[in-house]
Amino acid sequence: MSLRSAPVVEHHGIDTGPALTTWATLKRGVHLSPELKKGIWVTVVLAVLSTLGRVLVPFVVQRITDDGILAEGGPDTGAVARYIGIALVGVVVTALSAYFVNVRLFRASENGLSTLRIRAFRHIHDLAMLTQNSERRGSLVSRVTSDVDTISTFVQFGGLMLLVNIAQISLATVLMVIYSPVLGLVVWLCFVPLFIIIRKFQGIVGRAYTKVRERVGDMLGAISESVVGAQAIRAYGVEDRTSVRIDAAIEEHRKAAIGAQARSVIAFTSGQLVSGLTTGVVLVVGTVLAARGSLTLGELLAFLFLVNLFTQPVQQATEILNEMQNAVAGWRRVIGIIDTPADVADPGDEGVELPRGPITVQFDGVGFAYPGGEPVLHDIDLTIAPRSRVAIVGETGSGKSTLAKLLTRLMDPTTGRVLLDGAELDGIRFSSLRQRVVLVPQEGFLFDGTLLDNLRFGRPQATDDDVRLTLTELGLDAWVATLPFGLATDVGQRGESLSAGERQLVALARAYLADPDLLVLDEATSAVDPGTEVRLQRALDSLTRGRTSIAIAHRLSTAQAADEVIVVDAGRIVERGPHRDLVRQGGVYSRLHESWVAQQASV
Ligand SMILES: Nc1ncnc2c1ncn2[C@@H]1O[C@H](COP(=O)(O)OP(=O)(O)OP(=O)(O)O)[C@@H](O)[C@H]1O
Repeated sequence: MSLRSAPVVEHHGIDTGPALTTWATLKRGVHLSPELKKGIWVTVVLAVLSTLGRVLVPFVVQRITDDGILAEGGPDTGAVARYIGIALVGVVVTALSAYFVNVRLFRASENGLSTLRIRAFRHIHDLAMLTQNSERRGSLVSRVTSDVDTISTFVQFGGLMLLVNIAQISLATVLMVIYSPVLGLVVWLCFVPLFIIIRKFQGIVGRAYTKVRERVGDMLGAISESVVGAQAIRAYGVEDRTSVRIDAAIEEHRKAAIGAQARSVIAFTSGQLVSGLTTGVVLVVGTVLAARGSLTLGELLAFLFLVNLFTQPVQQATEILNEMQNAVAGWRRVIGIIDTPADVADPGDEGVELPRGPITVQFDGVGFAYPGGEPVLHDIDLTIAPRSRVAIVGETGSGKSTLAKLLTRLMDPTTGRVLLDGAELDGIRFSSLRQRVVLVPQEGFLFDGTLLDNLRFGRPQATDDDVRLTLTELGLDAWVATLPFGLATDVGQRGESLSAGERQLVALARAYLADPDLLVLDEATSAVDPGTEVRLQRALDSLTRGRTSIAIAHRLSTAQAADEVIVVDAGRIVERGPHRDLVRQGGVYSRLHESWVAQQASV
């Protein structure tokens, strides 16, 4: 088994989103994207200006009717023209303000959400491998992509519109009361039930959208797993089973999305219904008031415009509040990532820098259990002298890879300490640790690019000559010469254009270029052709010379060549010593040795 990260107990790891209230989520969200707040007051002023233009219309209509058309002594065209002029200016100011409001909002939201994406993405990288597994990765991607998108829709249109709408509702209320307190009261009485419904529905809609966001994550998780594992799926002919899983995830998402939409439509439709009814009631009561002479025709007309000015933002607000719940659900998930503590924290500047030179390794009462699982390592006490070549062997599942993960600080031990040159591992600065300790995993990850680019991952500042020298010293120059374009050969995605053995050669050369003082090697189990095997052995020899090296050995030759063999069984060190002594002892190692020999004989 390689240094894998799955399967991890499902409930460990990333938060599904903190249990923050809507308001707290919005506050935290804005705090995480400070660009959303930048210059907001200018935007608010412009937004109010754009609303004022709208409020001007009922006023102008009333004045044109009462002072212009119905003026004492016949229609007053001068007054009409004057008011039309005012309306025109109002319309132009409104349009210009609305334009600037939109541009500013787009800019602020795109800037703010890019910051949020980058922050969340960086944090995903900082999360220990324990928090991730292949399925959860898809869901993580959904958090930095589609969850952030839902926030952007709300931030671009909703957030500010909500403020503007509240301002418009307040302004319309004041004007209505000025024109006719009775009618103003009628309008508010009609709307009270709607406000109660909206408030109640906020929680329901919020929960429904949270479910949608989770389903989107599940769906992307299932899809990404099947894309990454496409080869294995085809090889085992399990396309049907995979499709069933994806179909089920899509179906779950469909149901959740329809459920959420249906609930939000209820709130919106209630708004429309109440608006229509209110206009009707105002018309009836207003006509009675006008007939009694307590309201002019112009005032009634203006009032009807004001009702519209009141109902329209209320309706829009119900829609925006739904959108807000959707955004809050997304925000919670992104905040969930950011708030997930990195299991393995970099001590940063507080940490120590390891001096150069071969490293002494020490395990001091180390125990480890994967989250939610039984302990897999028990009380490991071990000292490895500098410059020694150690091979760790043991049955599959005995805990070898776990030891290597602890040694390279991919995880921290549950109990005990790991020390390098006497310094506790968790007190060593990451930059120093990653420079001094290099892990060569079973399947070295190759990036899409040339062989040269991939080798340079070991030491980014290495020159072409450094890389060539490395290849010569490892005896790999002849192999590179056989490649179609030598060092410029493209390795393909994940190195698919190279064979498994060749990928191992690249991983070794990369480690050599990095020039570590402690090398941790998770030997590949895959068999390679004899030619590559010889190359691998030679390269390994040069790579481990003069440094402390710990290899998780799957090959007899590696164990034979080691200064010392450490045998792990069920999470404990049961034997240690040179290969020859252990074979003679007749314990766990000698049985393992017998099976290796038998295996070799059968090949
Ligand atoms: N990410 C993980 N989550 C939960 N349990 C794990 C995880 N990785 C390993 N384990 C468990 O820890 C134990 C030790 O695993 P480890 O990978 O260290 O064994 P190993 O000796 O390296 O095996 P192999 O030779 O097959 O690579 C096993 O029982 C395994 O099931």
